[in-house]
Amino acid sequence: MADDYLVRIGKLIRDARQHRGWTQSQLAEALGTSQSAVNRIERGNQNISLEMIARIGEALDSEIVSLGYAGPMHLRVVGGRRLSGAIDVKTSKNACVALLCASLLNQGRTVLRRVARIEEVFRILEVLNSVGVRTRWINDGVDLEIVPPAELELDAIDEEAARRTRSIIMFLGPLLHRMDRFKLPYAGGCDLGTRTVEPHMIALRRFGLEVTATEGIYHAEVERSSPDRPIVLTERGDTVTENALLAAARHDGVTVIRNASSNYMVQDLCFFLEALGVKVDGIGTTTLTVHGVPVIDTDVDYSPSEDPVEAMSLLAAAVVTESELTIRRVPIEFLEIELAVLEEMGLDQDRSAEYPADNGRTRLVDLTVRPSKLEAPIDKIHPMPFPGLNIDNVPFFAAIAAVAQGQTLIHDWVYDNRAIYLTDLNRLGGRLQLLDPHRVLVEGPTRWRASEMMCPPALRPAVVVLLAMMAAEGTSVLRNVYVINRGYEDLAERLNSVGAQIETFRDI
Ligand SMILES: CC(=O)N[C@H]1[C@@H](OP(=O)(O)OP(=O)(O)OC[C@H]2O[C@@H](n3ccc(=O)[nH]c3=O)[C@H](O)[C@@H]2O)O[C@H](CO)[C@@H](O)[C@@H]1O
Ligand SMILES: C=C(OP(=O)(O)O)C(=O)O
Repeated sequence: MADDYLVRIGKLIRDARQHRGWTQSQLAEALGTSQSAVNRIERGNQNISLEMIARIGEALDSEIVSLGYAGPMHLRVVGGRRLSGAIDVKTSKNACVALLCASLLNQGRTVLRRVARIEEVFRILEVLNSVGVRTRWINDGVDLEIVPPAELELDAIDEEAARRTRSIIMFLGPLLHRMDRFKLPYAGGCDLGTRTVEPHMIALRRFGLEVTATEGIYHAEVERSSPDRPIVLTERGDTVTENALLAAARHDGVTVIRNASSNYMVQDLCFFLEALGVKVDGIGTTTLTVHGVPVIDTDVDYSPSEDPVEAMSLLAAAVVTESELTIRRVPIEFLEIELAVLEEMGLDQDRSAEYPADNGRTRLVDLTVRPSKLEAPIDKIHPMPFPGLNIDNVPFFAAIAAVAQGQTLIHDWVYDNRAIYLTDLNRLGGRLQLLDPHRVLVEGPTRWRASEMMCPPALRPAVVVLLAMMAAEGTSVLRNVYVINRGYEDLAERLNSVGAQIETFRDI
C-alpha cells in the first residue's frame, strides 16, 4: 500500500516535470539533489518527505503543489540531546548576496562555487531572473552559473522578492553604470527597526547617482561623474562599502574609499573584483583604492568563503547543549575576538593548523569545543565594526551567557530591536532582563524548558531560540522559520547529522 502511494506520487512528479519540459537532471539541479535521486523518486523507489514534495512543487511551479500546499515551515525539536562529531561551515549569506549583485558588473559568465542554498540567495536570484539574468545551479546543484543579458529589463523586476531582502540595495552600484534612469523597490530584510540607506546615497552621489524615494520605490537618475577626492563613508557599514566598491569597479579611474568596512563579505567581494580584473589595494584595511575597469567582460570562476556567523552559530549550539563538537572550515580571522572572549569565560577549545579557503585567501581552521564550566564575562559584550566582535554574533552570546554562571550585560547598540527579541529566551526558562531597547542583562545558568513559540522576525535571534530548544529537555515547536532559512542552508538536517533531533513540518 505504502509503495503504491510512492509510485503514484512519483508518476505525478514525472508528469509535472515533463509538462515543464525539464529533464531529470534539470529538476535535480533545481532541488540541489542528484539525477539518480530524482529517478528513484519518480519510480516510487524512494521515501519522500512532505518537505521534499513541497520543494518539488515550488521548483516545478506546477499543479503538483496541490499534493501539499507549502505553507510556512515549522520545526519540532526534541531537546536535551548532546551533539557529537564534526560539521562543516557553509559559504556566507552576506558574501553570496554581494557577489550575486556584483555579477551584474560582468558581461561574461560568472560561476560561483558552493553558493549557500538559502532563501536570501533565492530571493536575489528571483530578482535577477525577473530582469533577464539567466542563472542555473550546476554540478549537482552545488555551484551557480550566472549569465547576464545584453540589456536588463528592470520594468519586469520581481518586486515581491526584492522587498524581502535588504541586499537589493546593492543593485544601485552596478546599475548606475548600465542605465541613466531606473527604479528599484525599497530594501527589506529582517525586522530590525529602521536601517538607514543614507550612507549609500551619500557615497553613490559621488558617482553621479541621485535617488528620490516615493511610495516604496527608489527613483534613480544618473549623470555620471568622477569622485575627485576620496569618498569618506559616513558609517563603516558592510553593504555601503560594497555598494561603493561596486560603483568604483566600473568607474574609469581610481577611487579611494575611506572608513571602509573590512569585514568578511567585503573582503570576499574585493577578491571577486580582483578575479574580474579590478585591482583593489588595501583589502582588509579601512582604506580601499579601486582601479576601475569601464568594461568587464570575462568568464570568471570564484569560490566565496565560509560564513563566520554560521561558525559562531554552530559553536553556540555545542556550548548550550554541553557537547563536544568539531566545527570545520571556520574563517578564523573573523571569529578571533569571539573566541578570545569565550576563552576568558572558560571555554575549552582547540584549533587545527590554518588552511586556505577555496578562494585561496581566507584562512580556515577546524575548531573543537568541549563541555566547559563557563563564567559570565567581567565586561559587557558589545559589537564593533570588524575587527571588533561581529554585530551578527552578539545574539549568540545571549544563549551562551544563559548557560554561564553569573550576570552578563549584552549591549547591542546597532539595531533598534534585536536585543528585545533575545528576551524570547525567557519563554524557554531563560532569565533575561531588558534594561532598555539596546541592553539585556542575562542571568545564568539556565534550566531550559521546552516550549512552543513563533520565530522572532529576525534571523539571529531566531537561531538563538532554536539553540535553546535544542538544550531544553522535551519537545519544543518553533513556528514559521522562513527567517532562519533566509540565512542557513538545511540547518535542521545538518544539526541532525551531529545528533540533534529536529523535524521540519508544515501545516497543510
Ligand atoms: C547583507 C549584509 O551584508 N548584511 C549585513 C550588513 O548589513 P548592512 O551593511 O546593510 O548594515 P546596516 O547598514 O543596516 O548597518 C547596521 C546598523 O548599524 C549602524 N551602523 C553601522 C556601521 C557604523 O559604522 N555605524 C552605525 O551606526 C547602521 O546605521 C545600522 O543601523 O551589516 C550588518 C552589520 O554588520 C549585518 O548585521 C548584516 O548581516
Ligand atoms: C541582519 C542580518 O542580515 P540582513 O542584512 O540580510 O538583514 C543578519 O545576517 O543577521
